[in-house]
Amino acid sequence: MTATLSIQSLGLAYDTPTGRRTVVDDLSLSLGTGDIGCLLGASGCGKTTVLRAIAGFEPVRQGSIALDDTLLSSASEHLAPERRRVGMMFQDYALFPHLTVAGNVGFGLRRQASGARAQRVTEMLELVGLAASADNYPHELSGGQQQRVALARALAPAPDLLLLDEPFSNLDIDTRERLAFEVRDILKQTGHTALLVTHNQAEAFAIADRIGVMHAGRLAQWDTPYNVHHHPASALVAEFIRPEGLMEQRAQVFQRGR
Ligand SMILES: Nc1ncnc2c1ncn2[C@@H]1O[C@H](COP(=O)(O)OP(=O)(O)OP(=O)(O)O)[C@@H](O)[C@H]1O
Repeated sequence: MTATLSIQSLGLAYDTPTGRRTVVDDLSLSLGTGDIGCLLGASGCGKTTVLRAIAGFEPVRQGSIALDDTLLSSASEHLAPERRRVGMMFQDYALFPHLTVAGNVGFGLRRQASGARAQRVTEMLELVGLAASADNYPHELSGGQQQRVALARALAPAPDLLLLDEPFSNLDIDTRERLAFEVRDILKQTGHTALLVTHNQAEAFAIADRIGVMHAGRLAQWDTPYNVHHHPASALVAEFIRPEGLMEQRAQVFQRGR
């Protein structure tokens, strides 16, 4: 149902016309069962590439990725994406416009008997507070509601790990902060292990049990939000987690109520 993620000395690279380009180097982290981790870093530092490798869409050049005792990827092994029990949620919702909300949530459950599927869809829509919108189409919902449908869809097959790539970045500032807290509550309720990618510090601190600060393909620190904030591992992390910027963002978040 949910698992521990272990990444050891991960190396990822793209083959380009001018040769192989390493974009993630010697990255190690462990995320406990039911914990929410967040990779934070500037654009281009390799966050999305890490998520894609965990999902099985990028080959691993060095090191390994495992969920509990199951090896997902290494330089010599590659479990097919559909066999990984990893759910994904992206910034652009990616809902099917021609399917109702219920149809979207049930999409990944097509192999289940219709009764069980309908029950799971109802459960998931209740979880995200959208039971009343089951028969609506995506375009009839707000951006925040659409993202909650996307979350329900990602959680419906009960993945061992949920990956979220900038899930709030298309939303206005009020909605994104509220939704960050809501998503945290939902994930804590279901006990899912989740890894989120963002470049927004307030979001990272609102949602995560563990924060990883990435810089140029490397993990500069992987620690609790408290330690990243109070005990940055290097000048680079301290500079990135600027207290003024962060406090300002957090003040806004807390004003809106946690
Ligand atoms: N298919 C690709 N081929 C070659 N290089 C790529 C490819 N995809 C990404 N890159 C490069 O790899 C590096 C890491 O990209 P990645 O998308 O992982 O960064 P990111 O931290 O998620 O950035 P952003 O926050 O902008 O999404 C970037 O320099 C990017 O240009």
